[in-house]
Amino acid sequence: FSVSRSQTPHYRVSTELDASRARDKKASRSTWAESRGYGATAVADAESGAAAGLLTNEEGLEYVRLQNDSGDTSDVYLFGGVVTSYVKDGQEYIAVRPDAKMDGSKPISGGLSHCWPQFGPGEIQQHGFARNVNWSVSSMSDTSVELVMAPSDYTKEMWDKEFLCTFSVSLEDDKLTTKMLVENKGEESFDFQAALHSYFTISALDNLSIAGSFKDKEFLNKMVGEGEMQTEEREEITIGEEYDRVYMGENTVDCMPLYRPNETFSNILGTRRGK
Ligand SMILES: O=P(O)(O)OC[C@H]1O[C@@H](O)[C@H](O)[C@@H](O)[C@@H]1O
Repeated sequence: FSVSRSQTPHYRVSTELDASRARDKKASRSTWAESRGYGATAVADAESGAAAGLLTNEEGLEYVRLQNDSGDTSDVYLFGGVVTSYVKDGQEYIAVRPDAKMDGSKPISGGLSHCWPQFGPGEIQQHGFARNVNWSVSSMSDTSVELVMAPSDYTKEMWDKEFLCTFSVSLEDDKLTTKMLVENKGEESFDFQAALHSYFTISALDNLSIAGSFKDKEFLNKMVGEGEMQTEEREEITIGEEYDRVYMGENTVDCMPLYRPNETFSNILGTRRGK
């Protein structure tokens, strides 16, 4: 790991924390930074008010907050390597389910979470394992972070391949860019699927339509029985009832019900089965 002076990570302790908790957190952050070669000075004093850098949520999970000169921000959790927030001009674009566990006890449900090395259903668990493990920070600045995930005993038990995944998130002036690089570090070729299971905020379902080459495409409708293959007749998808579908073909889209922050779960998800 390396970090240049201009890439110095900072952190901010929330004002609700009392002084002793703040001291404990700073000590733990220093240990984390030093163990990764950032050096003790990499951890900004809590008083500095620095917004970007490595932070810890109230439940102990680490995340990197990016911030640009306009004040736009994005949060990227190391657990699962998941982007949980992108705020531009004060507007949040990414949603996290209200019932998501943010303490590492289960994968974060929401954000731009990884489905890797498979979407599923398939040979290994649904959505793969990338969202179940801690990614490592390989480099970071105020506006970008690069995370890596390498095989472990846990991943090898499910999928015994030599790989290195690099996920980069970059907060630009007008957009947030993510890139996933998968390297084969072994001798044998392997197949994989990669997707970001993306949850976006919307103003209302009535305002939403999903454009793409959907007409005549086959899709798995998970709301019918155990799942039924059907054919789409529309050019554009609108959602007037609960949807849980996987479209096949070039324009593969997994349509999840979406909700607004602050609206109750049941308002939008209705009678979502099993949830
Ligand atoms: O694991 P998460 O983020 O809660 O997502 C679960 C959803 O993932 C989708 O891919 C499935 O089609 C849904 O059936 C399922 O509910």
